[in-house]
Amino acid sequence: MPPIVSVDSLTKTYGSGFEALKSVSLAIEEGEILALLGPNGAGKTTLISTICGITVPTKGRVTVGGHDILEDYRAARSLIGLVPQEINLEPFERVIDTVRFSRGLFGKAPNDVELDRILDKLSLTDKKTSKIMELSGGMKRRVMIAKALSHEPRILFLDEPTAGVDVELRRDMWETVAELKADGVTIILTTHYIEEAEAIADRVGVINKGEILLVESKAELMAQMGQKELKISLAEPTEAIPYILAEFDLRLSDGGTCLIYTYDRRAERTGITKLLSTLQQTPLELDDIQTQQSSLEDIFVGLVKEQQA
Ligand SMILES: Nc1ncnc2c1ncn2[C@@H]1O[C@H](COP(=O)(O)OP(=O)(O)OP(=O)(O)O)[C@@H](O)[C@H]1O
Repeated sequence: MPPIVSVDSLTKTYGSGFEALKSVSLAIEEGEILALLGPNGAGKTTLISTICGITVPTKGRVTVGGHDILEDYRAARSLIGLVPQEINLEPFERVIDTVRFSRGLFGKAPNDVELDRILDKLSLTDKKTSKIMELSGGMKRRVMIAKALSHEPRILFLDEPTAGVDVELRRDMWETVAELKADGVTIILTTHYIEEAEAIADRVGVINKGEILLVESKAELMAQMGQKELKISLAEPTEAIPYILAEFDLRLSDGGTCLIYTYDRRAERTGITKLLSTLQQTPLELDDIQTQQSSLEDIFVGLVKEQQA
């Protein structure tokens, strides 16, 4: 199946001369949840705005459902729901009215049955006729999603859906996103919370300084995270790893004073017991042992650092 969103060599240089996107290419598959992870100013919002046709690219092309976002804007945009970072609701308006209004903007015929379904999905049924000013922050965020879904788009963009939100509301939002995915909606969200990407994404894209550094399935990243290291400090430095230890995945570091053993933490047998008992048969004397785990955070920080170097 062709990707539902295809971004090809997208460059955005703002009027100030600042290059916010540098030849970004990305294919988004129908039905997936893609998290775009990046620090402040990485270009996440610029990327989303360009895909949604709000920001005009300097170079490159975006198609949504096969429609060019510039040449065939209406067809492309009708497939997209966008929840911006800032909540911009009218305090005196009622929930149902603002959602109806959003649907109308897309030229869709009124359909309160569909809107009721959306409100129900977002646990807003009992707030249907409430004024926006009477809602909590979390409810307002859900109204923003209801508005974005009102014209029945196939793709939903969420720009920092949980920025500044407490842990409980964040989990609520994750559940909502999972339910929307189950409904068949393709979801692209931006975040700088690594745990958010870990919790809900099928794929994670890391973006920094206008460049996509990596797009990988979460399972693949988790497999990398599954690697754990055992750091064995030696009392005396050694020049080489004794032959008897050849069967273990070991490397020497810190000028020969440290042996690093890499193993899969999910494996039934990590081999640590055997390694330590084999170690006793060598002249090496053990001083200290530590374990450390590579996390998505390490991978992310490592990538961003590498780019800065
Ligand atoms: N209209 C504009 N004119 C000039 N520069 C801009 C404009 N909009 C954004 N930028 C710059 O482009 C860069 C990327 O901004 P963008 O908002 O896309 O980042 P972001 O990854 O979404 O950041 P955040 O996580 O802080 O929202 C920033 O350096 C920003 O200052």
